Amino acid sequence: MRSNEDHTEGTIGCETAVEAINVRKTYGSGAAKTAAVAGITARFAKGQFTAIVGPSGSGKTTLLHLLAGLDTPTSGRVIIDGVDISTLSDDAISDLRRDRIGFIFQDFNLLPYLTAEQNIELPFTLRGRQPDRQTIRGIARELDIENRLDHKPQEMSGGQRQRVAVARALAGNPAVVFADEPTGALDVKSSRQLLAILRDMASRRGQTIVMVTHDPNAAAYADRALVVRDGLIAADIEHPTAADVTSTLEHDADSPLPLAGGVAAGDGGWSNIASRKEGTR
Ligand SMILES: Nc1ncnc2c1ncn2[C@@H]1O[C@H](COP(=O)(O)OP(=O)(O)OP(=O)(O)O)[C@@H](O)[C@H]1O
Repeated sequence: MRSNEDHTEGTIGCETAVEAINVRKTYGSGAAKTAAVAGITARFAKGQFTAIVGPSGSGKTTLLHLLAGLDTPTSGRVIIDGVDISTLSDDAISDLRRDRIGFIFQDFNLLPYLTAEQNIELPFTLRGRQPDRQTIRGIARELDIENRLDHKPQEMSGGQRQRVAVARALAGNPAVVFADEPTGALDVKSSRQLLAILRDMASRRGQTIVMVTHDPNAAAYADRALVVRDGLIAADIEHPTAADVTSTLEHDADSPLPLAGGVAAGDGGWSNIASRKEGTR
């Protein structure tokens, strides 16, 4: 295992979309101090679909927010698309988020007074740019919402709304899409459809995706599952199956989990991922 510094120098500008280097986020002080993220080092390769899984309160959402520049770490560094965001002003981070990152949230976050098409165009509108209508129509066709583009969100099903949110996230050609429990408000069929779309976006378009989920079945659509426990990466599973993730989550919380590549949990979590096993999704 290389040092954090070596590792960082070796990956900036290469095939890394996002990187966290010994990132911590603590809340409160004294006895009430909580390390929501307790020192995580992880690299997210371009084109890879990663699921961040873990029990409630393990730090998944905090980690996602740190990786996406939505929150500032107490210490450590986050590098997005080659840019160390700790060196940026708040305005510059906002610009980076707007220009290089797509977001998908559990509750869709669509603007109710805009049509689906206007919602999808937002990344362009916010940049003061003309929307690329051809690209947007193409994405809408791929996501099977082309005939809903004139509809307002309340005139659409949950699954359709989330696909509009996916189209919006993709429209600006982001370096990375962050999804926070994107299937949380969907029924089983719509969830599967959405996850298959995300899978396809990574496989066919090379879209980097980082998704938080509590659901092992959802994690099985990803190329890699990072299992988070007590603010640390407890396991790093390549080609996860739902059974892999379930058994890892059910592992006695007091026992140290073996990390792929022989890296001990809690040492910063950088892992040379050794494939545990290829499995069914
Ligand atoms: N703003 C905050 N102030 C204080 N503590 C916080 C704050 N945000 C998160 N925490 C704490 O940090 C820890 C991690 O929270 P986080 O929301 O990241 O977990 P999670 O794994 O996403 O949980 P869930 O699956 O329930 O959403 C929890 O103990 C939580 O109570």
